[in-house]
Amino acid sequence: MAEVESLETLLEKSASALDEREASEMKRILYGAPTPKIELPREAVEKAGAGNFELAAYKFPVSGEEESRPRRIVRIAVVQNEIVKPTTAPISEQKTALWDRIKEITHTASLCGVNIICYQEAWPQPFFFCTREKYPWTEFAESAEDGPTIKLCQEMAARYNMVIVSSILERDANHGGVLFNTAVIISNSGKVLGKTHKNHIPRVGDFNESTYYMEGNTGHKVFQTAYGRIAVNICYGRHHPLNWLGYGINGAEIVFNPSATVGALSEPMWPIEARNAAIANSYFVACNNRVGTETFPNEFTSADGKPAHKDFGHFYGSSYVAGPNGGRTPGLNRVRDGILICEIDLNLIQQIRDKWCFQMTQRTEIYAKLLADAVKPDFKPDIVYETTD
Ligand SMILES: NC(=O)NCCC(=O)O
Repeated sequence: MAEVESLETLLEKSASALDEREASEMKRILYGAPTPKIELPREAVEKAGAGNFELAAYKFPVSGEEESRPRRIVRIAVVQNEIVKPTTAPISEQKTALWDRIKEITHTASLCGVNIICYQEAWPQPFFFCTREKYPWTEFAESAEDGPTIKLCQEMAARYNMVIVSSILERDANHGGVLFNTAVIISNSGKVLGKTHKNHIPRVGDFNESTYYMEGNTGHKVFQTAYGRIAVNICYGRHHPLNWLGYGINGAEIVFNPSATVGALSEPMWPIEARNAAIANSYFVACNNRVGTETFPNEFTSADGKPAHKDFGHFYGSSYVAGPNGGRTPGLNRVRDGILICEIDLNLIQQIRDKWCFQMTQRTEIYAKLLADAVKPDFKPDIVYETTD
């Protein structure tokens, strides 16, 4: 059965049965304040057409005018893409083909004035974690400081004056060659600003990632860039509200959520979790997911009694941006490569914080006490039972 193009195409279809007001109310209730489309340079649009990838751009409402500080307008972008070569091709060919695709996509983003771009989780590789085979797959791992993928990103970041968030499988040579699922943040100067690990490892369905890499030990780092303070909550971390809170407490203004997830598992959660994090923490979240179906040479099982198979299921793309005001952009499509660009005003964050007061009303001190108690071996849950007398 052919995959559905996108939720938005289904909504457009159903909107044709509504009158104008009903259609606009449906959009308002589902998406929040409108995020109008941005006009993009013709050259970029032509490149997207020739390269067969979607190019979509939206604008969040700007904050109200303030007397004491100028607006802080930033263009962010998230990328979704299929693997280019089959998983049976030599590793170097698979990697080089992905590098070429990302070069093309990043060049197009640069024509659109993008300041910060985030690629999808583990972008220079197929998502082989389902196989649980070590070789040849761990050969994709590389240094987060000076591996070939990072060098490529450094070169692009400097050339395009763009901050790049590049998520890779990291081989940490300083610690016995252990592996981490790592996002490397490359400054617009071309220097590596730092790295942050995936904190939570999925143990669900075919996402058997604990076979490959360790739980992260970098906490909830936030990176001060020329275009705002950013953090990266890698894929499965989006199911953990305290993980999102950690980046908020450290001052993140934009949190990227590079992902790789399949429809049968997580699609109903996808539009909710990152958006909820943006609301609860009053920051922007930009989340992206790979696309396509990846087939591997050997069969593997999902440990659910069902027959062994060679593919992972469909990665459904649908990348989007959510804002502190509760709104979100439409998603990219579910079936092919794309860049989603979003123009945001970082001042909106403080204005929403002043309006909703979540940071003022949250009770971190009582949560801290609860958590400190809950990790003790003699912890007893505080449950009140009805007495029998
Ligand atoms: N890559 C990854 O963490 N996937 C887990 C599945 C999900 O979180 O939707």
